[in-house]
Amino acid sequence: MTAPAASPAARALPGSVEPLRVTKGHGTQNDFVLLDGRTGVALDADLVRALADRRAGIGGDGVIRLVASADLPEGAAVLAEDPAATWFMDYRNADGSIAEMCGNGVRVVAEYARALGLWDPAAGELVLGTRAGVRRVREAAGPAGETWYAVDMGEWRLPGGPEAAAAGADAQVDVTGLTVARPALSVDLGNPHTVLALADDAELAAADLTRAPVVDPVPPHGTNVELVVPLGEQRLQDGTVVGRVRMRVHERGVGETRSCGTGACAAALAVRAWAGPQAPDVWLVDVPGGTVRVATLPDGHVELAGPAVLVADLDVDPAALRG
Ligand SMILES: N[C@@H](CCC[C@H](N)C(=O)O)C(=O)O
Repeated sequence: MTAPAASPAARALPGSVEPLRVTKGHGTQNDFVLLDGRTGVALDADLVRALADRRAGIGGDGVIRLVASADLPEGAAVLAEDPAATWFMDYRNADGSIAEMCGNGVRVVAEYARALGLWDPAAGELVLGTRAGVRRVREAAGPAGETWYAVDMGEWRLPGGPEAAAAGADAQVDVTGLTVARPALSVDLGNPHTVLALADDAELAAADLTRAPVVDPVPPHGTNVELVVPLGEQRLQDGTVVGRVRMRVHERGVGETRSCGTGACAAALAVRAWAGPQAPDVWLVDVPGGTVRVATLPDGHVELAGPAVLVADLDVDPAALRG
């Protein structure tokens, strides 16, 4: 990984004093506006909301600044955890709020760091700081041999403890469009998730996620809510038996998105907990924007793998954006 250094100057737009160079990318259609922190760009909630605006801005579920860990107060903790974590994913939700982690975002940042010449997968893992701690990314093959990235998402936790694991639930979630509130399981991936199982695709389609699901008890810092339909087990061509889950998600600070990486991990972990000790260790999670792979690792960590795509580099006129 290349060490942080001064950035190249951005090109000027006609009539604009300081153009802002951004990149648009997505992971299974969970989309982000990416900024190169070497330009010295500062993020505030207004700028995040303006960039994420799908009509007056660039549009995205989140805004991510790739910044030197040494330049952020939160960077000290990740550098103490691993001095190789010289780069940090400064992630913000579309509403301007700060979130601890973004699984799809980590993969898209890996592709961005690679495009900027800051990371060469042949030289080893990308060691990335996040507000949930250090995350390690490696290049991995997708189902058709395409380039995917696999992220060690670290330790996960059921905040409700063994009682919740045994009961399969520690909360109730009321979703508009569904007739009754459902039992749900809280799962912590560095950021909070609440997972509820639905009977079938018809129920999944009936859920109206234009309104935030009502979670009881209300988690202290809010939560992301995953609606899942367990699809059973499947034998892949190589003989591996995997579990399969279909999921929709309502993200804290965003609304319904077409994918959520930490949410896919939470969904797979919840379904695995409900299925019992014979459940597979590898899960394919189908989301509206594609499919990601979730695997529990022997060291108690969970791994998320999936694609990452950069679609455009853009020069934004900050005056027009704020206007
Ligand atoms: N889309 C992300 C999660 C982003 C943060 C989330 N909305 C939160 O507030 O916790 C992912 O891919 O994990």
